[in-house]
Amino acid sequence: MSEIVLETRGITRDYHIGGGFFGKGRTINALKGIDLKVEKGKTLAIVGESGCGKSTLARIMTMIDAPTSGELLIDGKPVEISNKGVDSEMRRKVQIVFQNPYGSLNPRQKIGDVLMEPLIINEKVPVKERRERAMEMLLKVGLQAEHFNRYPHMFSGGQRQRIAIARALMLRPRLLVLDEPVSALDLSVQAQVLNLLADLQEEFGLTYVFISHDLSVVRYIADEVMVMYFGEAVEYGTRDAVFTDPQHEYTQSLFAATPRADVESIRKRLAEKAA
Ligand SMILES: Nc1ncnc2c1ncn2[C@@H]1O[C@H](COP(=O)(O)OP(=O)(O)OP(=O)(O)O)[C@@H](O)[C@H]1O
Repeated sequence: MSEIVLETRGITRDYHIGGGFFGKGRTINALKGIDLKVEKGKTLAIVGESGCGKSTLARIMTMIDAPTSGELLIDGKPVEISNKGVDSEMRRKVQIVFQNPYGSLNPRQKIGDVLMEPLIINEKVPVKERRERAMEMLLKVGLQAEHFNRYPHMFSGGQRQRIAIARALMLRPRLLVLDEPVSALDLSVQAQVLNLLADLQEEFGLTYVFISHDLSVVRYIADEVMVMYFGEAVEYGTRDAVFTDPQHEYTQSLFAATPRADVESIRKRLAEKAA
């Protein structure tokens, strides 16, 4: 029987902008009813251009932000946000890796400490075990024992992304949200990090939500694909179905490697239709 790790039911997120005390302002419907399910050990790729709502959805999945309406379920359990925030057990099940790990690594913190930190904050793990688990994870992501006492600036972009992945895995999550994790890397390094992600998924039975604008990466890594467009899922299905027989005009233009100008004109026409 399939095990659903992540599910969203009719998630919406509105942002109210502008408008002072008496002003009316404006509402942006950043997400308009997103339904999705991801099975254990599978990868859902979310594709779409800037502003379509990918990051908003990532923030909701990682419980950094709350939806305006709809429900998020992790391992079949609805996520509840109380006055104290989200239950810590629930929160640790989902971890995120960003495009630019350098921004989230403290330049004065040695890599060993970066990896041990989640264990100090979230678990009362004895020092010896903390070190062992951090060292083990360092090796798992393809780095070496001598890297334990080095600082972030001493690593390449690809190595830093390995460190960010290792840190995300320290609390043994069920789900990783990978937000453009290889977009800032050189092509050859991209392939190495994607292979690492595939190996870790296999070894730990991890479930991935992989946000990307790069279709060749998506074709390589995804089991299922969702294409987002102005806050809506306009396409959602298996990778092969979406790539070989896209249904929505926007996806068709995106996948057909249509010249950018044509994609723009289709985009404009659809926006006019929606208005
Ligand atoms: N905090 C906010 N306040 C107001 N509007 C917001 C806020 N965050 C996002 N938006 C708007 O919501 C929409 C979706 O934004 P979001 O950042 O989720 O898109 P995205 O697809 O992730 O884009 P990018 O790839 O550029 O990050 C956009 O119109 C954006 O301007």
